Amino acid sequence: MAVDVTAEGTDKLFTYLVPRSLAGRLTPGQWVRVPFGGRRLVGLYVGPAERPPEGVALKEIAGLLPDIPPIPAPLVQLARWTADRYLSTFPAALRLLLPTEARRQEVRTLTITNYRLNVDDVEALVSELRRRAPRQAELLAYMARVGGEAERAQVLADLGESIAGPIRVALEKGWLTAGRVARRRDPFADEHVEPAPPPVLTPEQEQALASIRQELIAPPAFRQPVLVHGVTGSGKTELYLRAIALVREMGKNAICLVPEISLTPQMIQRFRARFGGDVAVLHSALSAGERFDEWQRIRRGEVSIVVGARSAVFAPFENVGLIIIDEEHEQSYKQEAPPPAYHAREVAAERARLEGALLVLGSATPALESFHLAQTGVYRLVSLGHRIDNRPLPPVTLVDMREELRAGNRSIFSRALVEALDQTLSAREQAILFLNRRGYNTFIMCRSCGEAIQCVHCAVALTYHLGDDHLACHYCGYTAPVPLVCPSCGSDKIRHLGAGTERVEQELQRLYPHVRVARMDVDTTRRKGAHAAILKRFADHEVDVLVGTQMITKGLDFPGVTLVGVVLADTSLNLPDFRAAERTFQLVTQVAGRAGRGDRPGRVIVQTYQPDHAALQAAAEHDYHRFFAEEIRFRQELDYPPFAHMIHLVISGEDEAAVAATAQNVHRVLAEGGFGGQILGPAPAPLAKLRGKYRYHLVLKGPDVRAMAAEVKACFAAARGKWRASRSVSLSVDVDPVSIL
Ligand SMILES: Nc1ncnc2c1ncn2[C@@H]1O[C@H](COP(=O)(O)OP(=O)(O)OP(=O)(O)O)[C@@H](O)[C@H]1O
Ligand SMILES: [Zn+2]
Ligand SMILES: [Zn+2]
Repeated sequence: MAVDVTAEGTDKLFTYLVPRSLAGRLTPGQWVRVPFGGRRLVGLYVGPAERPPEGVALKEIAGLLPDIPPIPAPLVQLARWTADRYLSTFPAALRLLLPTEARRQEVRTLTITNYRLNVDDVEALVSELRRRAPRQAELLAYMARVGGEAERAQVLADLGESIAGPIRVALEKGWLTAGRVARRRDPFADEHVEPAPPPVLTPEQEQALASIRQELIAPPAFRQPVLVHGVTGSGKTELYLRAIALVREMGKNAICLVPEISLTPQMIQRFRARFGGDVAVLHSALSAGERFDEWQRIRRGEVSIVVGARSAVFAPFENVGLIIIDEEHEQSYKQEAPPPAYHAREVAAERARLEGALLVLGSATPALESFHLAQTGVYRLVSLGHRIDNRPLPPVTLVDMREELRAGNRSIFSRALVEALDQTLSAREQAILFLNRRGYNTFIMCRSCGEAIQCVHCAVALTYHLGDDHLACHYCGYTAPVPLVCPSCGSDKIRHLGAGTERVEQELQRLYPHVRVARMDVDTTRRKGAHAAILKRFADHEVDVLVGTQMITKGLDFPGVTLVGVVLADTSLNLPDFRAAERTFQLVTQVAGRAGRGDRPGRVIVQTYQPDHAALQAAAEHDYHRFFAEEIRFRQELDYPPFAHMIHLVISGEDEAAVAATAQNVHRVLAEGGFGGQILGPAPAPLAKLRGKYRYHLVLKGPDVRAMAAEVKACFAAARGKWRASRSVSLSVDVDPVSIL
């Protein structure tokens, strides 16, 4: 059975006969050439067919592609598991094994095409072409700008796929020449990293490492995954580096997953300083070509360590000995789209099982699911209870913003926070201000009718952005000018309410005109490299206060920071989602952990309208155990994860009646089809309209997720597509969702 993974549209596997010449020579993961509709295509052999199709004349596999190294067979198995577990098709899961670039380059052309500019006077030619052939002019100007040489993939990525035509013309005219790339694109080419000798471990780190070593050398059947619960600044990263050194000595490879956003130059440098060129890095800020090269280095065995974001769990290693997941509680380990909507933690556990590797999870605020597994003896729990050098965790003050209002303070900063800022700034120390909302105002409301101004495509309030003076939807990107009168009732009594990071930055600058403020959120980091540049300025103390969204909460290790302020902790607390308390606890604990990591002690001020909330109180005490004890009771009472698994079904479409009818049909398909778990809904989803589409949802609950997934699949297969009230309605399936909005 073979599949052409280049065809994005096909979600089918195709069956071929194995010719006698190949009998016994095919292993899953091998590349083959197959006849397909009069053409020859490259396909991936995934294994023998379960049921050969009947009544079709099968064609034979034409041959092997011995020059392309195969995909390791366990990864093909992992893809199959992922498809079953997350209710996607097998081909969709197979695509996770190959970076886009590999599919394009390797499968179609097997080479990397490179273009070189071959024009003496580019400026003259560009201005001559500008009128007549603007895209041609754009292409040549681009080539000149990037230094006369670029890869095809990069040109297409930067100028759009439609530039392929102008490229062809330029090649014909001789303005461009094509060639192959010989050297690898090294994302670190202009960075020199000094090798750094490892520090002497603290006794706690020693003990933790000893536990990891025990598990590494245990026979696979007795090997227990390790959960490292280490407070912020306790040296978890150092522990990972040591564990990686151990597996390397054993001659095996290691994968270390970190959240995309904490894959900072600072983090990468720590790995490079320890392991030099033996590290490959996979993350989305790399160009397509760079990512392809890193992927190739991994597959050819030129490195033994990969540091990467979520998708690096599918890194094409053979012989994996260790998979580490840093900040394992992070939501970004869950893929949202396209399907399969997998969770890297679960996939890593399965990969570790398949390959006999050790799984190590680390966090200061473990996911409830993970800590529960440690408590029930599935995971081995390792604790780092102290910061390096016994630095104290910063004291946290909860400030009641209702009191501030009563005392006549209408500012977004409490008196306590202003006082702390005064002290920090006059001592020339640094501060971080966190608010999980970007923009200037979070919504605009009419005082006459009470309506908030909403996006025309989504059931979501629009946010005011001062920078470009407009309203924006944070879900679909719709923008609109600020209306002078209420669109509902025509009143001109329009009020701006709620603060976002832009407003925090402005108020801060008004209060302290000479203080250097930088803001880090989606709006200021769109440009490649912007994120790293802001962090560098902060590290070099060219910035006194860093204002930001959750981008600034994790992994940052800046010894100069002595004050952390949470401008409003309530934003995540009020979401209609059962994980709201957990998320708030994690955010506040993590951001608080950025204070006092150097010689000088830190402190944290958390502003809130709900100072009595249990999650905030536990965060203020840095007390994970207290938070866990309370939250796990709530989860058990309501039968939420980790006591049950969920499958979230969202039905969406532009015609609300069709959406509602389909949701009813889906309910019937499951109820009458013998689905064994609980079925909640259908009901309009909390985000009832998104990008012009109405959304209804159902939540399925049950103890055994594999059984639930199999039942759902069987129910839908039996219904043969008859549940859809209209072809324009679509269904998305999310197994073990991280959010049910
Ligand atoms: N044994 C050690 N001796 C001296 N310094 C150490 C040691 N271990 C780690 N450090 C340093 O202590 C600081 C904090 O360590 P690290 O960043 O690994 O902590 P962490 O637990 O990963 O933190 P967080 O979860 O808050 O990101 C770093 O600057 C690191 O270089
Ligand atoms: Zn109104
Ligand atoms: Zn919108």
